[in-house]
Amino acid sequence: MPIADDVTDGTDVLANGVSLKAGRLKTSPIGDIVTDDSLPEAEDEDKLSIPVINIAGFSADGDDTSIRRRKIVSEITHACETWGIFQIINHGVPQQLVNDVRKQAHEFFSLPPEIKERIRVETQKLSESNNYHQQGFLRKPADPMNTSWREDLAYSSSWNKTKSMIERAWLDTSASTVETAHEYLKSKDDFGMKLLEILAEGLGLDSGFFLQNLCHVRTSEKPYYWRVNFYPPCQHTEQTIGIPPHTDPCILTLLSQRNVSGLQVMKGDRYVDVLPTPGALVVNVGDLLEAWSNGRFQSAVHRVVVSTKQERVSWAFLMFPPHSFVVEAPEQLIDDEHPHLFKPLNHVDMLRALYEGLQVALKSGDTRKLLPKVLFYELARLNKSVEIDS
Ligand SMILES: O=C(O)CCC(=O)C(=O)O
Ligand SMILES: [Fe+2]
Repeated sequence: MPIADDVTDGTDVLANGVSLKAGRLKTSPIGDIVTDDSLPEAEDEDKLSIPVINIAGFSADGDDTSIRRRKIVSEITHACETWGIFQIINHGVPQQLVNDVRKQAHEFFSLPPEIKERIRVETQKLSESNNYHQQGFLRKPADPMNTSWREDLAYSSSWNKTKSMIERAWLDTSASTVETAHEYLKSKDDFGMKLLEILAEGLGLDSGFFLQNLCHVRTSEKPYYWRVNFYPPCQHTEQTIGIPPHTDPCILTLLSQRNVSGLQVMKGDRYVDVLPTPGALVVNVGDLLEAWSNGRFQSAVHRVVVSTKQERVSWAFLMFPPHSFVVEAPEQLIDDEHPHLFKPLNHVDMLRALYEGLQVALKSGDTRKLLPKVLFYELARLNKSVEIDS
């Protein structure tokens, strides 16, 4: 279905009860950022800035006692506990690679609609999740979950399967393009591994805790999900949203965004912009890491708003555990004050249950279950009486 201005009737509030006007976009220090003055200003700018953490000089085999290393571990741990989202600079993913992939994404989304339509049909025939989607829809009361103004190119699973999907989807691209995409994925993977080491250390676990548990099977199985999101400008921003509020159902998401804002994270009862910072990667704690850390780290509720003026592109790299791996909080994180919060989770079963739960909620009109985290907590949390913060 083409992206079109096929305005439909609807109210100002999305299916999940969140009004688009609750958030705002503001100017970034790097300029060239979409602004929307009709949205309310934040009350306390200082307190409501997403942490930007510089990890220059962090080395995996560095001296554990170095002040610099401890500072980085403590900043990242604090950000995961309080925000569930933060930006990292000097992460080691080469800027040239980011620029190359950005250029390729732009070229892909600029292809004529009939070519993209062919790619959509071909990739969706091959796979339900590894494909090119178009979700350029304004709100339709009969199908509220379909409110999303976005195209995306998504791949998951093993490197080989991913590679063939990239090749099939990017029919008109050269072999070097595919190589660049792979180098980029590999580079983000390396950074993700480094981050997992920092996170384990921050929780007081052996620094290899997450890596050991993920790596022993990782050589044959790489269950990643890579999504390149494209948000065309939209003249009816009050009637749609780039991505509705959600949490990512993974361990970590590593995201690059161009210098157009739009990503917002929920903090308390309001949304705060994740302003594009030159060279930074955005890191999101996913639901599985929240469960694995026994609730110490919080998965971030986030959404994307669209602009009337500028297109936006982002690249989300979602890290999952191997299919057969069961995520369970380690005993070091459980005591009388911190009781076991989540059931053991196999992420494939969890995703299936979430999806099925969503379908049931949609059919029954139970909109509370469409709120981010509500279904996840219902499925996975042992102590259901805990307040859901979204
Ligand atoms: O476009 C963005 O900044 C965020 C994308 C996102 O939340 C996702 O792909 O899960
Ligand atoms: Fe997300």
